[in-house]
Amino acid sequence: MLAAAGLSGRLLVRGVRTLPPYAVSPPSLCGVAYYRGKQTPANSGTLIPSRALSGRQQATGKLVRNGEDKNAVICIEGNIASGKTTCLEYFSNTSNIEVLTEPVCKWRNLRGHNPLGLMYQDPERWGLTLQTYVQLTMLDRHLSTISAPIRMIERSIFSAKYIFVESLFKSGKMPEVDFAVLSEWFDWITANIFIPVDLIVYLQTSPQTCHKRLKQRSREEEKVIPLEYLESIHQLHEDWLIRKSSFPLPAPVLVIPADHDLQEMLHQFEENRDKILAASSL
Ligand SMILES: Nc1ncnc2c1ncn2[C@@H]1O[C@H](COP(=O)(O)OP(=O)(O)O)[C@@H](O)[C@H]1O
Ligand SMILES: O=c1ccn([C@H]2C[C@H](O)[C@@H](COP(=O)(O)O)O2)c(=O)[nH]1
Repeated sequence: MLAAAGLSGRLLVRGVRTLPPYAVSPPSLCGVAYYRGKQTPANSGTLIPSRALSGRQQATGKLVRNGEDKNAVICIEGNIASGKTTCLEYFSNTSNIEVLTEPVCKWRNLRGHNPLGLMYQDPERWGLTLQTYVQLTMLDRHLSTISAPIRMIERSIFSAKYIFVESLFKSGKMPEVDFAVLSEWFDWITANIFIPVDLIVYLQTSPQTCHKRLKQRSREEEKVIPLEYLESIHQLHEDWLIRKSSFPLPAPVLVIPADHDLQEMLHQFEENRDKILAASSL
């Protein structure tokens, strides 16, 4: 199954629909990581069975990337258009940090199909399709080979499940059987593959701020998003990362209020630099 999903050769397991005009986006920035302004290919590494690894999450018996457990992993979480990409861009010039943006361009152009656009047009039909692909591409973000000691990822395989799959299901837009399939996949992945996270940075915004920024960004697929959707995504983030009442946290959470204007946000990122980089010494 994993081979079919595009990870073949990397796991050493010992243990035609008419598309809307915006259907295909340029794949220009897909599959790349940024390391001090340079682009490096983000390849999946080799997975081997773990020995007894210390700290972080329990890894014994899980597949681990060859030589992994050395990188510190920081995930930038937040609502849609909260400023995550802007944050990653800011830190992309820092030596030692390799940033991996969310592979949205892949979600907009999968062999000429646009699973993101399809999902927004008809979530009941295409939610499973999109989220299956999101899960695969986010797993790749966690496992890809990087050269820097710190990996900074936009979102995570965890928020894909705990926020977006959960939202589709809870709102009645995902059939129970689709939710069950995605949940089985997620449970298998997290039970069998070591996915370390050292710090979550939560860019906390009001849904109204995101709505404003979303409209300003004007991504074609997202024009159908109402404020109510951003409110529900906000509540799911708050339950997970602030109230800690919904799903397990893979790492401690650093909250950065992010309703401020751009200049103030850049200042906030700088102010929090040491706390963020401290993840590498955990
Ligand atoms: N602090 C800010 N104030 C105003 N606009 C912002 C701010 N941060 C980001 N933006 C703009 O808002 C939009 C969404 O930001 P982006 O970083 O792409 O968010 P995300 O990656 O979370 O979706 C972009 O058009 C970006 O230029
Ligand atoms: O699991 C996921 C993750 C993201 N999405 C959607 C939400 C947005 O429309 C885009 C990502 O945008 P950001 O601007 O980076 O927040 O993808 C999803 O549906 N499912």
